[in-house]
Amino acid sequence: MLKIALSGCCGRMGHVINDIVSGREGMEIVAGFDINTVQYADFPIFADPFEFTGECDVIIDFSNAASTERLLDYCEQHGTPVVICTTGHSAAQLDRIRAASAKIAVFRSGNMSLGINLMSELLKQSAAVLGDKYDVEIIEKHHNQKLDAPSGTALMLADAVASALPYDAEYVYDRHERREKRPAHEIGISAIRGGTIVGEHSVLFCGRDEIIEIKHTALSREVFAVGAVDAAAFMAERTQPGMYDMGDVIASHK
Ligand SMILES: NC(=O)C1=CN([C@@H]2O[C@H](COP(=O)(O)OP(=O)(O)OC[C@H]3O[C@@H](n4cnc5c(N)ncnc54)[C@H](OP(=O)(O)O)[C@@H]3O)[C@@H](O)[C@H]2O)C=CC1
Ligand SMILES: O=C(O)C1=N[C@H](C(=O)O)C[C@H](O)C1
Repeated sequence: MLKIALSGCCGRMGHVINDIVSGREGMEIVAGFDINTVQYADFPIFADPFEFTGECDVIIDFSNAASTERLLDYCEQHGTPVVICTTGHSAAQLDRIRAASAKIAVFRSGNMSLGINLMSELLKQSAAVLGDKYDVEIIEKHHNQKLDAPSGTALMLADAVASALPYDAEYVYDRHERREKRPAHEIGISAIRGGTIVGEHSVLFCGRDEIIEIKHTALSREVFAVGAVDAAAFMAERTQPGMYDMGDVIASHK
C-alpha cells in the first residue's frame, strides 16, 4: 500500500486529491498537513509536518509557497520524496528546493496536466522556428481566489519558449508605465483573474499579418490531481536524490 501525506489537504486541490486517491486501489492518504486543521476525512491533519510521527512513502504538496521550507526540512530529515505542485515561489525558495534535491528526490512542476506538458514541447518546436521573427505573448486566466500571478504554468511555458529562442528573452509582466514600442527580445506575460476559471493558458506567436496561438484549457481540477497522484506513485520509487518533472513521469509510462 502506497502511503501518501498531503500538504494543503484542506484546500481546493487537497480535496480533489483526496477524491482521486480514495478511488484508486493500492494507495491511501495517511496524513494531511494544513494551517486549517479541519478534520474532513479519515486521515489525521497536522498544522506542522513534524507533528506527524507515522510513516509515509511520498508527500504531495498543493499548499502555499510559505510552507515549502518547513516541508523540505521534514522530507530531508525523513528521506521522503516530495511532489511539489505549489506555485508562487520566490527565487530564494526555488534555491531551497534545488538544494533539497541534492539530498532527496524532489519533483516540481507548475502544472500537472498531460496537456500542458505536451504544450511545452510544442512551444519549444514553435519557438525554434518562429522565435526570431515573431513576438511571443502569454495570457493566463484563473479564478479570483488565486494568490500568485503570473501562474506557475505561465512561467513554465515562458521558460519552454525561452529555452528555444536565439536570444536571452526578458519577461515583461506590466507595460502600463512604459511609453515605447515593444522590443523584440521580450516575452509578455499577462494575468487575468475572475470568477471560477480553473486555468487557461494561451501562447501567441504574433508575426506580420499572422498569429499562431497554442492554447490549453483545464476544465476541472481533476487533470492536475490525476497527474499529481501519478507523479507520487513514480516518486515513491525514486531512491536517488535529484530533480524530477512531468517529463520523467511521462517517459516512465512509455
Ligand atoms: N502544479 C499544478 O498543476 C497546480 C498547482 N496549484 C497550486 O497549488 C497551490 C494550492 O492551490 P489550491 O488548492 O487552489 O489553493 P487553496 O488555497 O485552496 O489550498 C491551499 C491550502 O493550504 C493552506 N495553507 C496556506 N498557507 C499554508 C501554510 N503556510 N502551511 C500550510 N498550509 C497552508 C490553505 O489554507 P488557507 O485557505 O487558510 O490559506 C489551504 O487550505 C497553489 O500554489 C496553486 O497555484 C493548483 C492547481 C494545479
Ligand atoms: O492556482 C491554480 O488554480 C492553478 N495553479 C497552477 C499555476 O499557477 O499555474 C496550475 C493551474 O493553472 C491552476
